[in-house]
Amino acid sequence: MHEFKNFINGEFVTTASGKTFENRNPVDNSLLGLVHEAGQPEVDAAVKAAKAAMQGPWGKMTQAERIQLLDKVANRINERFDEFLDAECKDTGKPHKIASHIDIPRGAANFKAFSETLANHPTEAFKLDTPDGRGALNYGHRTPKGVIAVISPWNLPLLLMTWKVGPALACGNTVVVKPSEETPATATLLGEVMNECGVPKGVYNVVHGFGPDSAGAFLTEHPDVSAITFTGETRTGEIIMRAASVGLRNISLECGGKNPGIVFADCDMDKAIEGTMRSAFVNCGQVCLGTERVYVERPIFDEFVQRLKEGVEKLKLGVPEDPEVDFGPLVSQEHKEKVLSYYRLAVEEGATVVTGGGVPEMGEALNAGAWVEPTIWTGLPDDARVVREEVFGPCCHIRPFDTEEEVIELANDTKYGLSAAIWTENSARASRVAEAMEVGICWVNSWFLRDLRTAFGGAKESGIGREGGVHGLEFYTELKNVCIKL
Ligand SMILES: NC(=O)C1=CN([C@@H]2O[C@H](COP(=O)(O)OP(=O)(O)OC[C@H]3O[C@@H](n4cnc5c(N)ncnc54)[C@H](O)[C@@H]3O)[C@@H](O)[C@H]2O)C=CC1
Ligand SMILES: O=C(O)/C=C/C=C(\O)C(=O)O
Repeated sequence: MHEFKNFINGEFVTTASGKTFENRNPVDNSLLGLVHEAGQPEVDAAVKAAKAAMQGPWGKMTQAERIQLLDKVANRINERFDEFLDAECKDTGKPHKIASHIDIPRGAANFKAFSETLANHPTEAFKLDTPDGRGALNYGHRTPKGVIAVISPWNLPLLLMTWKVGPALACGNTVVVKPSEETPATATLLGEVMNECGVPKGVYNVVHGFGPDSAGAFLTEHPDVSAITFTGETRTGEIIMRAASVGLRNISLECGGKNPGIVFADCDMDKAIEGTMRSAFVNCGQVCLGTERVYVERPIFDEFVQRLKEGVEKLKLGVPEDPEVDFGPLVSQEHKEKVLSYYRLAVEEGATVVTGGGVPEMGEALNAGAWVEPTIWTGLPDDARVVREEVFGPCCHIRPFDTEEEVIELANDTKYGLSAAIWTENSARASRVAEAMEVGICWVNSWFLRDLRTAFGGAKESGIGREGGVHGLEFYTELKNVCIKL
């Protein structure tokens, strides 16, 4: 039986309580292994190790030395690519075809991208005039914040965890990671890579467990944690924000979304269909940036619905290892129940089910897995819960619109504000509508096209703060102004 241990101060460790929980493969619900659940003693040990590492060789390294070491980590992930791929796909059920193009390459790239920003970022400086005529020189000096708690979700486990760990370490901090209880594997494997690359003990730590009354809460409430970065559900973000208020610790929260896709009649239809197929259904719809509300200009509405339906019905469902498969199961039985409850609710709320809406027949070997059908609805009122709440599954509702003003109002009529995708060949309209979107990220004629130097985060209830490029630098460092009287 495989065991997923905590990684504390460079060692893989079990726990004082001996408590474990099961990790299951969502493809067929088979048991993958047992995860050692960190209690307060293990979280204390991890934070203590992380704090001590700031005073050791890590704290004395130059920025260039740290960047070199993180480059080695990125290269080692690539050398062990197949192991990371296998671990990620077993934990999540996602197809190799997806994870080999998105999750694992980005997991490695996250250790390189920020280093370049850091190496090329100038220091702010101001010369101040003084009455004696000699002046004073002000300059900004950045120091690491200290121990950063990284709380990450299950949908893109390695990608989203390293998106935070990469910049945190590049800036000279140390980290304690609490990966999702659903997906412990790649964070654990990364511990091996850190040791292989010679990253000093205590710089990267992993504690496994749940949220409330478990590793997540123990970590975010720990007084020696200097800042907390989190990706996950908005309600969890609120709890973490409360924990962070004690001791005035900084937070970065990237939370849920109910993202609109807006398709104008002057779009390139092939691009709009291909993009919406990805934005609604890739990763089984479990992407916070995904499109769950699609607004299509009335003259092309019927054609769009028909073509998206045809695209969905061509998706190949199956096991991760099959290179032809583009669609896997949801992450867990629990999440399957949540998504299916929305499928039932959509019908109760009056939806027309264009395609899907149920559980696919996968055959005896796989039927116990967390499979659901990719689903399209039309005909729901704007106040339907399915149109307003984040489902986080492979589904979208499509609604016609008549004017630009109307669709801007519809798209913004949500408590969330993470992303939007606009499909039009009219560039003036594209920028006008993009600027009117109340979101953190707006794509035009694309989706999930990521430049890691750009700001990433959400507006409204989709989050607080921005990471990526220089924005990450703001979060992961303390900026001191030095004023020298000349
Ligand atoms: N990227 C995103 O925006 C994601 C959104 N979700 C949404 O959230 C829903 C629930 O999924 P969950 O995995 O349960 O999300 P969640 O927000 O509960 O979990 C995310 C992470 O936070 C941790 N956590 C939970 N409660 C905590 C607490 N009180 N203190 C500290 N850490 C805590 C979890 O253990 C996990 O590591 C999904 O159905 C989906 O709608 C889920 C995953 C990712
Ligand atoms: O590209 C990224 O950094 C992040 C992408 C996706 C999410 O944040 C998410 O699904 O949670």
